[in-house]
Amino acid sequence: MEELKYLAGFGSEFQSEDPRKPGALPEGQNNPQRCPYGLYAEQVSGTAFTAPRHENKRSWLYRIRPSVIHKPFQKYNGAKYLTHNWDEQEPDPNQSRWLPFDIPPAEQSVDFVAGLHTVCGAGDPRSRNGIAIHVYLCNTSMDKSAFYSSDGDMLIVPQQGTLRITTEFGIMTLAPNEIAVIQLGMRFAVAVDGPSRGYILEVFDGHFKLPDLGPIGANGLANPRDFLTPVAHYVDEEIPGFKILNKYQGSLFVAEQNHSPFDVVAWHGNYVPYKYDLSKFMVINAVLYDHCDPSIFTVLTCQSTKPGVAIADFVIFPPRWSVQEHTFRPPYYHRNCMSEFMGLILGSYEAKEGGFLPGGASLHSMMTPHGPDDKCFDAASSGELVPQKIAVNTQAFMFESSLSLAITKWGHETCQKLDAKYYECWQNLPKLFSEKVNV
Ligand SMILES: O=C(O)Cc1cc(O)ccc1O
Ligand SMILES: [Fe+2]
Repeated sequence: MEELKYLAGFGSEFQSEDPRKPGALPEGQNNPQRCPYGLYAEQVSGTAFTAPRHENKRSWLYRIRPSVIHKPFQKYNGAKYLTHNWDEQEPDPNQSRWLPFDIPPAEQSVDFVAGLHTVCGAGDPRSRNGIAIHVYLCNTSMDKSAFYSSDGDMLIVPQQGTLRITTEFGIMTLAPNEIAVIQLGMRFAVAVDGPSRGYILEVFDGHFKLPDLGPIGANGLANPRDFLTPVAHYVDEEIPGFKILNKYQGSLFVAEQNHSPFDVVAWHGNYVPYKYDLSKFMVINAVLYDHCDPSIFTVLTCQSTKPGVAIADFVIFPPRWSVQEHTFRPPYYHRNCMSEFMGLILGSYEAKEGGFLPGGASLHSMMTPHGPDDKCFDAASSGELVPQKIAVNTQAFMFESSLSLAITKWGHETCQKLDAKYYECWQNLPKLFSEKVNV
């Protein structure tokens, strides 16, 4: 596979020309009467035209045909388990844990879009407030089709299989332990290298940002220069029956056209797809005592209009040193006014060494109690507190949302992965109340 090039930076103003067509970007203006090479100019707006300058996002694409050349959209039934119907099931406040979701067997070809399964969510893209959490389970590359969401930005977390994502802005590869964000409206097609599984957080409200760093200072957590955006790469092909698949208000639609939508020769702007390698995260943590809240591990956040409250945060639990003295080091027992959906990319998670497996998931809903299982509690309450590297090869993550999430019928029943015995991992925690103050 060829070495792909990327532009580095988060939220930057970029410009990119396919090297086969030097001079394709107009100079000094966005829409000349005739663009270089006679191309069409097309703007993609990611914020209201009038959004404040520091939030304003848009890109200009210089392309062989404008996107509007397509037949009418029609309903498409190609992704049976993609839904925004949060009323399929009775609400369920229980701690939920899923065993690894099954990837379809080789005899059954399933591509990225057909393999989208919604696990849980809340809200409605019509009022631009909410999230949907999907998993993708597929084994076949998309062929003569491209997908885009009119509902939200998609943060893609591969767990198995490397994806090659062709976008209007160029091509990027995405391996497990990397994440990508494809924002509202951006068209993309996914090729796979074998059985593939991963998680998707779709946010309806707005875009992801890097969290503020406060007293941490100007550097740390995910550093802006480690975010990578693809470079312009055009395909000039007539492709009869090419399908544009659109997720719109929770339903899928298809429109046919007779050419590749990846015909952008040059582009500029700050509304772009990007990827990030989670191993680059600069971990900040307590170095003397106590367990910090997991917000210290926030990679990206999609903020609500309430100060400091996220529609959804993307948080990771990366390999790191644990050094705190006289401290119960694993996560504390807690109840949270947020919903915590967790997945595991590789290795194991410190609070639950067993049962929570790569490719599986858990959901601890609004105010539902949770915390370390009995084995973890036992070991961490008595172990010697020497500096300890928390698993070299591990990566758990959390989608933490201020919304109260509903599980879909697929998540509850159809997937058959819900672990009915999950609650048992806390049942053997003993009563603790000693006669002595100092135990
Ligand atoms: O529940 C979890 O495992 C996630 C989590 C981790 C942590 O270190 C502190 C709080 C929290 O919710
Ligand atoms: Fe938690």
